[in-house]
Amino acid sequence: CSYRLRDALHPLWQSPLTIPGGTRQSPINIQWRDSVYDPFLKPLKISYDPTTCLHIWNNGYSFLVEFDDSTDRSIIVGGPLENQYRLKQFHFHWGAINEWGSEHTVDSKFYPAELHLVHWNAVVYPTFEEAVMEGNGLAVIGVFLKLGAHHEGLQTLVDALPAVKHKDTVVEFDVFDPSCLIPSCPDYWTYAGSLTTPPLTESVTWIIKKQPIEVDENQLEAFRMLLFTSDGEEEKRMVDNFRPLQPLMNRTVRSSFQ
Ligand SMILES: NS(=O)(=O)c1ccc(O)c(NC(=O)NCCc2ccccn2)c1
Ligand SMILES: [Zn+2]
Repeated sequence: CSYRLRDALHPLWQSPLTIPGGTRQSPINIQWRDSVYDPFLKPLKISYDPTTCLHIWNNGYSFLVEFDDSTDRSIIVGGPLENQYRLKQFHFHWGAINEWGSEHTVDSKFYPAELHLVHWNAVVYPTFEEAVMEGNGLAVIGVFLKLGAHHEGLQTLVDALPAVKHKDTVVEFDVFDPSCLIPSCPDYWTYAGSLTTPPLTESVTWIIKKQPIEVDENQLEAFRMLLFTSDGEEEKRMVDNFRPLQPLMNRTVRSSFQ
């Protein structure tokens, strides 16, 4: 008898976990010894204008800090990128406990959380929505969070989280410079990948910083107090909002360092 293998549905997104024909899906495990040093990779240049910060939004999957991306005031350029890319938002993925939570792994090690700073190619594409559909449309900087010292810069964000406890709540959040969340060490890995949530489009140049930032237990716990659910619904804690690892397939991870 013939039967159709149902694509495994992701518990969080009730959508197929795999993209049929996907060849560059994210996240992946970064095997340090298999990454290839590329001497032609430039340093990544980051210039953010803190006044482009708009608000924090709980979208029911993570909390997003969104920026005014109508001009080139907050951009990144260099690194593996051909063009400059505009900052649109940043968000995090984290676990219920400190043993896991990041989307990417390094030598199969999970971090308790991972920051994604999302940028789009406004030089080539008129809107973010169009850039999301194109191979060179997005550039996402990934930063690992590890348990350690209190992070001063993150605390201003943590203090605002109770205001966006429920799905579809927004709170004003002006004047924040996300470069305080990016480690000073310039070293990164880069590879061609995808969004890690629907629509899972293969449009992301990933730039994963080698050095994690340190945050303390209270700050991670503050993430875990958020809810997937709207006010009035049965409460579901927002935790484990990371996608499973995807096959590397025919890709090489390049490093900016030896
Ligand atoms: N996690 S990620 O790859 O950095 C990334 C970056 C920019 C994005 O717009 C997305 N995805 C996204 O916004 N999806 C629409 C909202 C959503 C999020 C999760 C599940 C279903 N729909 C993911
Ligand atoms: Zn993400």
